[in-house]
Amino acid sequence: MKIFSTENIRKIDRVTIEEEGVSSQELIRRVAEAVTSEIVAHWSPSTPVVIFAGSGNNGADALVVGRMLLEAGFYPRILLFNFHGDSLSRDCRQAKHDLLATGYQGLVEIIDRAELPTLTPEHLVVDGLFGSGLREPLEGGFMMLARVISESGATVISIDVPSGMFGDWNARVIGRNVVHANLTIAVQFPRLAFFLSDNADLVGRWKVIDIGLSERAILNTPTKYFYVERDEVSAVLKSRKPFSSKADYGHALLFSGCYGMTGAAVMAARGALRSGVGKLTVHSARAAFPVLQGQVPEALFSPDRQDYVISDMSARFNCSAIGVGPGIGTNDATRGALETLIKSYKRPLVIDADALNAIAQNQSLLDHIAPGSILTPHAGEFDRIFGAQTSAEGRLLKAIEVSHRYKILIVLKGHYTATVRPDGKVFFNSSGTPAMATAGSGDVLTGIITSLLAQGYKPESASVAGVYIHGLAGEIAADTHGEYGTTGMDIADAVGRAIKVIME
Ligand SMILES: NC(=O)C1=CN([C@@H]2O[C@H](COP(=O)(O)OP(=O)(O)OC[C@H]3O[C@@H](n4cnc5c(N)ncnc54)[C@H](OP(=O)(O)O)[C@@H]3O)[C@@H](O)[C@H]2O)[C@H](O)CC1
Ligand SMILES: [K+]
Repeated sequence: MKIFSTENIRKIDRVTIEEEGVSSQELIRRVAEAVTSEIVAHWSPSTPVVIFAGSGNNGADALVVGRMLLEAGFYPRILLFNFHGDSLSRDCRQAKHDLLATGYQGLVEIIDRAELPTLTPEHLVVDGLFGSGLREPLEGGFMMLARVISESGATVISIDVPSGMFGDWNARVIGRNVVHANLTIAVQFPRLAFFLSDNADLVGRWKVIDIGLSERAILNTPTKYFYVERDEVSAVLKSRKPFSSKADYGHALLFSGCYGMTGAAVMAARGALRSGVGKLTVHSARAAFPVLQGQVPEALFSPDRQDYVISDMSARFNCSAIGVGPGIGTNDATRGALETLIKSYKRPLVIDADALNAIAQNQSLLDHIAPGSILTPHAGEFDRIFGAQTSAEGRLLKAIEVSHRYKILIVLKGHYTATVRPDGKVFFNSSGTPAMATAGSGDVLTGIITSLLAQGYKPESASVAGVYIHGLAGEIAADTHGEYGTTGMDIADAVGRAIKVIME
């Protein structure tokens, strides 16, 4: 699914109204209907509801919600901000007119001074103050109102975006001055801001409502941001050919594990095998031999000269992709071997965990990484390489910059893992569960991406599809083992089932 900028949403909105003959009032009605259904489905008419309506079309949405709630037997209190008595947009004016035409007596129109109702945790607030028309961060009375709403303990449903938050970038916004929603109901598209952890407390849970904006305009409007769902991944994954052998599905090589961290190699190997690679070799410290051969008998074992660490990454066989990092440790000999690998290997590598930490200690290696390589850092690993970031927004912008500069893909792991490509495109992942916040989970991802790369998938699709598969495997594992009980190995073992579900 495309994630559009606020500016492009306005354009798509305009095309829909001008070319498809749908009126803006009809679009507002569709928004209001979806918001009202949500309320009617979860709250009873006796709930004390307070609706805050601004002077633009976000306010128009809110006023129509008010009218529809009245029809459903609720009796909401509605506050409309209409400074000087003449600031309403055309559609907001119409919505006010239609509301008053029902005989409703509860409208409080705020023309100069605001008398705000007392809000309690029992209240349900509908926040229709500001949507995509927000010009500046909130100040003065609106800033105070946002704080009052957020601090009241009331349940808040925000229409389109939480008021005071921009849909795109929010570096200038202070979270405390934004309405904190429990649920944000976005019009037609999710917003970039929803995917950045900085805004998690503002957006709350979110849903998208389809109001039928022009499909042609959606298709023809370019964007750099995407939300990856199952359909997009199933379109990428190829079915296996009937007359094929393991030779058709690549040979992956993992440099992984050392004494004390052999499990990382096991999980990466399991992830690779469960995602369809034809052949897998794991090069690891000699001491890893019994564990790897016992736990992953399908993989070939390539022993290092050293017993406890990897000291040599020159073994290449005829491998079609290499993944490096899980459980390799930070030993000097291993770091030296990694430097040689990075400087000599001309095809895309998958680089994770301690391999990322080694790059953090020798940043000149970034100039040598083969174009198309995939780095899979979590926020801490990313910051160690590219500098400390104070916000998720800053980190994403930095990732976009360095991905372009070094021609590498960055899989920034988090709640919505973001895959950033050198062309500036960013893919936010939709699958996953907090159950995956467990040791070994990242090793499995490295295995999956390396496996897909070895099978001939381009780095762009291996990374995005790999992240989705990994998240879905986590969900499947958590179905059985629960949020607390899911282990890295459970995730690895669910990878095959995840791919099956995607391809069905
Ligand atoms: N996406 C769609 O296709 C549809 C969206 N809908 C809804 O419409 C809003 C956007 O409506 P719009 O009228 O463009 O803008 P807003 O309602 O968000 O706000 C505009 C008013 O707010 C004033 N404003 C802006 N910033 C500030 C500020 N920092 N402090 C005080 N006041 C501010 C602004 O004042 P101006 O001086 O700039 O005029 C306006 O009065 C969208 O979010 C959806 O909810 C439709 O319902 C259907 C189609
Ligand atoms: K809003």
